[in-house]
Amino acid sequence: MVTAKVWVLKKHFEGFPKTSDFDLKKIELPNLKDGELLLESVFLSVDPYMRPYSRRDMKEGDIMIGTQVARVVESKNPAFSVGAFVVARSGWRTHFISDGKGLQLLPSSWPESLPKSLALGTVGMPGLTAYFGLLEVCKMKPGETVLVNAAAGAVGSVVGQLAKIGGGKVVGCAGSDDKVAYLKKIGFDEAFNYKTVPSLDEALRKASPDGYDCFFDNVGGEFTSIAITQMKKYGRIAVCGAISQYNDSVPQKGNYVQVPMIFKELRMEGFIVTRWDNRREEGLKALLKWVMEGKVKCHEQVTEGFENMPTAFIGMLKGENLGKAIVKV
Ligand SMILES: NC(=O)C1=CN([C@@H]2O[C@H](COP(=O)(O)OP(=O)(O)OC[C@H]3O[C@@H](n4cnc5c(N)ncnc54)[C@H](OP(=O)(O)O)[C@@H]3O)[C@@H](O)[C@H]2O)C=CC1
Ligand SMILES: CCCCCCCCC/C=C/C=O
Repeated sequence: MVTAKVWVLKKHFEGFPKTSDFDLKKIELPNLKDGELLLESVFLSVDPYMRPYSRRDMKEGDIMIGTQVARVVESKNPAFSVGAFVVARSGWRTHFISDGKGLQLLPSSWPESLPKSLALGTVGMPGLTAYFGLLEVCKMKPGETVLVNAAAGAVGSVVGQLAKIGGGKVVGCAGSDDKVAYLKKIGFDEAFNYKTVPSLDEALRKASPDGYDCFFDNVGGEFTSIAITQMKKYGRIAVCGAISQYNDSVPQKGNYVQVPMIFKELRMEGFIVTRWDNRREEGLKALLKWVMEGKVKCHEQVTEGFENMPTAFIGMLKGENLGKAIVKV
């Protein structure tokens, strides 16, 4: 008999999540039936979407939603052998039983030298978000200037590096000087700390006096209201995330987007990465290749210990992560 530890949403978040909103519980797992397998989580992901999706998809008492890299420890399913690694969407659990549906085996070409946790970051959902957002929503072309915010995070850091591979100029904004130094190290042309610049409007203008062809928006809110005025004619805005708004109890009011959109003839499109699930293999293959060639660099903020899941999640929402926020069990 295996005992799994799980994190439960005790109370729906109000404003910024608190550790007291979560409960750690133990669950006895039954013996395996034919066709089932037992898995243990090795790395778990904490992501911004968990904040808005918890309100939309969960009720109090549910196990927190989320994705992990897990190892098969026992199998009565011929498609999964013991010792294999998969990406699963099984929530915040140390162990779980699956019938195999929805499990994604790590690509067979996954190099031994590459940390498997990258399957939750650069070579996983966040990397795919950057890839399809830039390729299909921004439709970036060589020579264009791309603006990305939350640039030192899981999605943003890949957006900037892919834009460089695609022959663009990249401007990144992030919330600390260390993050800005990292962006310059990984090839961003311009980067600044949006928390310390005297004027965001001026900093954006200085970084690209001619304006921006593409804006990969991870933040929303006031940042967007300011950045939209500096788009070039026919610019494209990929509305990827709105993390500056996820913890608001009262919706923010800001400048309205219609006037700059009309006069600059902009295209602004929201998207969710799962739109391209049918092209997942293509995206992962490209990302894995660029990582192995050293063209895309990865950084992870690893928190040790399953008991620290809520702290890691809250820390990521506060901006404590450089690169992908991961929990190692
Ligand atoms: N549409 C889709 O399919 C997907 C969308 N997303 C979205 O992409 C965005 C980035 O996700 P991800 O890369 O995983 O997360 P990150 O690794 O970038 O972590 C979140 C970062 O957001 C920044 N941040 C937090 N609060 C604020 C704020 N009030 N204003 C500005 N920045 C803030 C912090 O960086 P800093 O120190 O720079 O402030 C923090 O480190 C999120 O909005 C997320 O919801 C992610 C995956 C898929
Ligand atoms: C329970 C795991 C669901 C994983 C779905 C991933 C889609 C993320 C879309 C993100 C949107 C905004 O952050």
